[in-house]
Amino acid sequence: MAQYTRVSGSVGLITLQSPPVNALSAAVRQGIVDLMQRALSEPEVKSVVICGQNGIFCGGADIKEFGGQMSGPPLIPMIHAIEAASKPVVAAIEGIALGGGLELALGCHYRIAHSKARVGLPEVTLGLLPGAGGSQRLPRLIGVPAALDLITTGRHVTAAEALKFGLVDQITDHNTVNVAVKFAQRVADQPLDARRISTHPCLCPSDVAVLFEEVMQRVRRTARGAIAPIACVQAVRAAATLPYNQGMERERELMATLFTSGQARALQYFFFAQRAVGRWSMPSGARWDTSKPRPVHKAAVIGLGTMGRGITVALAQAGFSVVAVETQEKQLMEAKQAISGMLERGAKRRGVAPALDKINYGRNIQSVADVDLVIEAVFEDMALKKKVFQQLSAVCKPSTFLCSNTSGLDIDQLACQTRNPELVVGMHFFAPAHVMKLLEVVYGPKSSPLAVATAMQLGKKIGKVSVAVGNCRGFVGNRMLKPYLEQALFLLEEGATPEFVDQVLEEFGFAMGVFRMSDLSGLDVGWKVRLADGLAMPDPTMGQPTRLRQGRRYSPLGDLLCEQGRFGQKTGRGWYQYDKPGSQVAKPDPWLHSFLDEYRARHALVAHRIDHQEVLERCLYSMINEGFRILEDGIAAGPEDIDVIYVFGYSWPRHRGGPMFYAATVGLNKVLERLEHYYQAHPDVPSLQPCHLLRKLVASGSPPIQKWREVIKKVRSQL
Ligand SMILES: CC/C=C\CC(=O)SCCNC(=O)CCNC(=O)[C@H](O)C(C)(C)COP(=O)(O)OP(=O)(O)OC[C@H]1O[C@@H](n2cnc3c(N)ncnc32)[C@H](O)[C@@H]1OP(=O)(O)O
Repeated sequence: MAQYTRVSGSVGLITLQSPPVNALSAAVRQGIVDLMQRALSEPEVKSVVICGQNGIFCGGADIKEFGGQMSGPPLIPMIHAIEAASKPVVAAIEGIALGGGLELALGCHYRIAHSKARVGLPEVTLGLLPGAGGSQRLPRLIGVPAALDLITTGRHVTAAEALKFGLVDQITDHNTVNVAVKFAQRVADQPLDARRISTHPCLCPSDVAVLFEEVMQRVRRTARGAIAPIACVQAVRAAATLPYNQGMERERELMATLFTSGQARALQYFFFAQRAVGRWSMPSGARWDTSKPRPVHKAAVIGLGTMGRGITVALAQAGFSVVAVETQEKQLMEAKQAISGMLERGAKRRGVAPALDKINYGRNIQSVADVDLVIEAVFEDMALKKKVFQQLSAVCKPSTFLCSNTSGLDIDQLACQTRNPELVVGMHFFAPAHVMKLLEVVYGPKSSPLAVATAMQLGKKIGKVSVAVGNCRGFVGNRMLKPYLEQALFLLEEGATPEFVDQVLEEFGFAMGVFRMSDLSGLDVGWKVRLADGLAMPDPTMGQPTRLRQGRRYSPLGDLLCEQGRFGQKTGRGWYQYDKPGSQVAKPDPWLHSFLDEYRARHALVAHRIDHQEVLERCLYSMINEGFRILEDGIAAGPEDIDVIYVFGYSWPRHRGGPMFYAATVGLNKVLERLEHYYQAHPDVPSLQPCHLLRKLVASGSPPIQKWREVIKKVRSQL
């Protein structure tokens, strides 16, 4: 909807009204079309201002409409009509002007923005391009290089930056609508021809062909298979090389391909999934909207290894006072230096002062006595963590929330060490903790909704996407990673190479294949866990076959590499070889190939040709199957939670929506059929056995992912 008022006698004010972000729904578009006609037909009206209600100009096209039949007046002719209007039209931009919202503003003759407003063309993040003339008008207004940057990244820019680009004509700290109305009165009689951006020549640098070549190469390299960024470059190239009308035609063609693509569907699903995880619920019935968080003013981090340092930086950068504790003097000195460096580099990048004074360092756990929340980040060792929790419980105020950054240990066992187990939750950060967006907030059987709500809110305040998950070994992310890693090792035993497995996964869109990723994180990390679990190094006198442990198939390949001191990048050798320890350039290692040959010979394994499809299906479907088990067990509330965890924590390609959305795209019956096939071939691998929920969903006719929760509820109630 849109509202019309006449202000100051001669200005027609059109206010977009569609909460929460004044998206351009069919009703809003109809309103703009009708009200523009009215303003143009009223002789007293000399100029027009377009604004949005509640301090928000416009969040762009209504994304919810994309899935269905589009109705109402289309955007392109609506914006053309504004640009062609005989009276000056001024956009009064408060809050945001994004996507179609900015394209609408680009159709206006003038743009006035509040100093706190942000503008951008984020369509690429939804698998689209600015298809309402944005790809043609923006380069004409701000030049090709800046337009390419904004359109291919989708980044939002501040009003100050927009002014520098020439994207807006004026910024103000005052009431934007009032300023725009006065401005509209001033320009009422000015000629409009030069203000119609579509008539401008495109602003191209002299080496524009080279620029496009370079940008296209960079975009192809970083897109990881996403098609929208490439189409964005093609659309801007059309603006630079074709007359406006032909450029618009090219924009339309490119948009038509993107609009119906699976990638756009995946990215739009993901947009809503990110928002859905904020509406968390627990099996007890506690929910985001009925559980109030308690404010946290002062926090503490215990243990300043890699994770503890990153968490400290994340907290300090967000303005929290932090007590950072490390009991070893040498470690503490190193950590202090590293944290200061991280804060200084971050502050320089963001053009602010480093938050060094937010942190108080200490060696004594007593120094956390008065904090509101503690995040323990000591080694991943249950005995050590239990001790720390006992100490914290004795030292801290009774109301202090005690959180663990464990990546998979039992939160309940930690809670049991404390006086107030209801205040204990997991806060599982991902390395590097000050950069990675994901936070798993883990509730145990005793965790209170208050503790979950507080941890979720803290996560949001430090810029994380927080997902509430239940307590089980590995929680959601690492639990699903286990079968994925396991399949990758089995594929090596059966004849594949690390290079081939990684190539297939990287072609799928992962930033790194499983073996390159293991080399980066360090093979010793998982080895230590397997040793603690009694999986690595079986006692040969027990007569346990090497490739069978605890009743199931086991590959000791990773353990054997660790026994040789091959821990990955840090030792210069792992699944690949590196020029020197710490180097990041992975090269195939002939030693490893011979090692695999010898290993196969020792275990009488005959290498067979493994194709692309088998690698992908076994790695991904075993992981997806575990995802269904997690839903069945109630560890994740819905498929969106799993997908958000995988995209933000495990570099799952966003344009594929996440593992559960991918399963829906492939077809659940196909996933089931392939798992059955592989399980038949490998009956000693339980992770390949299709789980009950997957079977149930297929039996229910494979409903769309948005309906899975109904089936999940039934399955859970039957258990
Ligand atoms: C021919 C095609 C022409 C044009 C194409 C387009 O315009 S595509 C759309 C381009 N616009 C965007 O990508 C903006 C998307 N929105 C955002 O980035 C953020 O929502 C925004 C506007 C910065 C606000 O962020 P904030 O953190 O304040 O709120 P939140 O993200 O939780 O959003 C609040 C609710 O608004 C819903 N919403 C936001 N934008 C849209 C939209 N464009 N269409 C429909 N709905 C939108 C969002 O889903 C939230 O609702 P909820 O019920 O909580 O899911």
